[in-house]
Amino acid sequence: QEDTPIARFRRYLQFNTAHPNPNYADPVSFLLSQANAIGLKSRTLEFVPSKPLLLLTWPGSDPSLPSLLFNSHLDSVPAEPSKWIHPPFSATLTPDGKIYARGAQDDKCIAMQYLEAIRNLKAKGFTPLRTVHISYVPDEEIGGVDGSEKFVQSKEFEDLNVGFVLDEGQASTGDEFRVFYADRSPWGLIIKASGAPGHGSRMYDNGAMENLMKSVEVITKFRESQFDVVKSGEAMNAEVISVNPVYLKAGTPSPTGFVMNMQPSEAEAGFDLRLPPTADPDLIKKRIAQEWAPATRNMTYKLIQKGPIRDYQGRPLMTLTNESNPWWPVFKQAIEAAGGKLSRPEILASTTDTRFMRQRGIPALGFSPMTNTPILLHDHNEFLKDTVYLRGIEVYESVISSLSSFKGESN
Ligand code: MET
Ligand SMILES: [Zn+2]
Ligand SMILES: [Zn+2]
Repeated sequence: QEDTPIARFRRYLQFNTAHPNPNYADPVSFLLSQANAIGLKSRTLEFVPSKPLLLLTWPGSDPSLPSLLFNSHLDSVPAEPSKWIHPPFSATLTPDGKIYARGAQDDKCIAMQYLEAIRNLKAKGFTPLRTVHISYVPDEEIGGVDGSEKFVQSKEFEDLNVGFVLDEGQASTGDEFRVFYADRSPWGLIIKASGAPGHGSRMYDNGAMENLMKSVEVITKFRESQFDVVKSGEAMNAEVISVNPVYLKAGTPSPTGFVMNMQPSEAEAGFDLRLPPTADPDLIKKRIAQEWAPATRNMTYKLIQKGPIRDYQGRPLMTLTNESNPWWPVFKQAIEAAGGKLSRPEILASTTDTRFMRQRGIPALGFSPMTNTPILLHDHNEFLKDTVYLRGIEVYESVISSLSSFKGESN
C-alpha cells in the first residue's frame, strides 16, 4: 500500500464516521499508529463510553509555557450516497486531483494536515519551545456535549495549560485564507401545533396544520428580514440571525403514504437557528414565545441550546484579532511566511468546538487552509483538491513552528 500524504489522507477519509453511528474506534487506532510512527505521545480519554477522545502531544523544550492545542472532530454529518457522484466514504481521487469524501473539508483535512506538518517539522530537526497538543474529539456535529464540552471541563484539559487554540474554519472560494474569531450559537427550535381533528373536506378555524402554517409564515418573514440585510450588503451572512426550516412532521400515516381525508390533530416543524455572538438571546426567546409559537394559537415549543453563549465573565464568545491578542500577529505572520494572505477575520456562520474554549477565556481561531475551493461542508459531493490539501500542510508547518517558537507570554 502506498504511503504518501495523499494516500494517508484518503485512508483516514475512508472510515465511516457519519452520524448516527460514527465509527470512532478505527480512525482513532489509525491516528494512533500515525502518531506512533511520527513519535508523538498519546493518550485516549473516554469521558463517555465508546466516545474516545485522542490526545497527541509533542513536548516543548519549555513545558512551563502555555501550550498550543490543535483541535479537530472525528465525526461527520450523514451523506446520501445515491446523490453523490462517488461513494461518500470511498475517498475517490479523480484524474484532476479532487478527493471526494464526506469529511474531506469538514474536517478530516485538518486532522491529517496537523500530523503531516509535525512529521515534516520533525524531519527537518525542528524542536518546539512550547508544547503542541492535537485533540481528536467525538460528537462535534451533534453539539459536542460528550466531546469537547466534557474535555474542556476536565482535569486533563486544565493540566494541558492551553494558551491558544486553532480549530476548523471554512473553505475560501478566493485566493485568501479565511480566519474566524467567533462562531454563531446553534439552537434547535421545535414548534408544535395542536388543533381539532376533522374530516378533510371541512373548513374550520384553529386546525393544527393551520396553526403551524401561520407560524411558519411568521418565521419566514423574520428570516426574510434578516436575509435582506445580507442581500443589501449591510451585513455578512454570519452577522445576522438565521432561521431555516429543517423538517416538517404532520399527517396520519397510511400504508401507501398519508391518509388524505383527515386533518391531523398535531403538526410539528423543526428549525436550525443561529445567533451571532452579540445577539440578545432573551429577545429572540421572547419573539419565539410571543410570535412564533404563541400559546394563543395552541402552540408549544422546545428550544435545544447547544453550548455556551457567553464566557464566564458574561462576555460574547469572541477572540480578539488585533495586537492586544499576542498570538494574533504571530499567526498572521506565519500565514504570510508560507506565502499566504488572510482575508478580514470573520464570524463563522456555523458553529465549532471553539466556543467551549472561548468560554474559558482561551483565545481560539477557526482556520482550515483551503483556498480556491467551493464551500461544500454538509453538502453532496464534498471534495478537496490534492494540491490544496498539500499546500495546507506547508501552511501548518509555518503556523506550528511560529506559534510553538513564540516566547512572549500571553496570560
Ligand atoms: C449543533 S452544534 C454545531 C454542529 C455543526 N458544527 C454545525 O455547525 O452545524
Ligand atoms: Zn466541522
Ligand atoms: Zn460540520
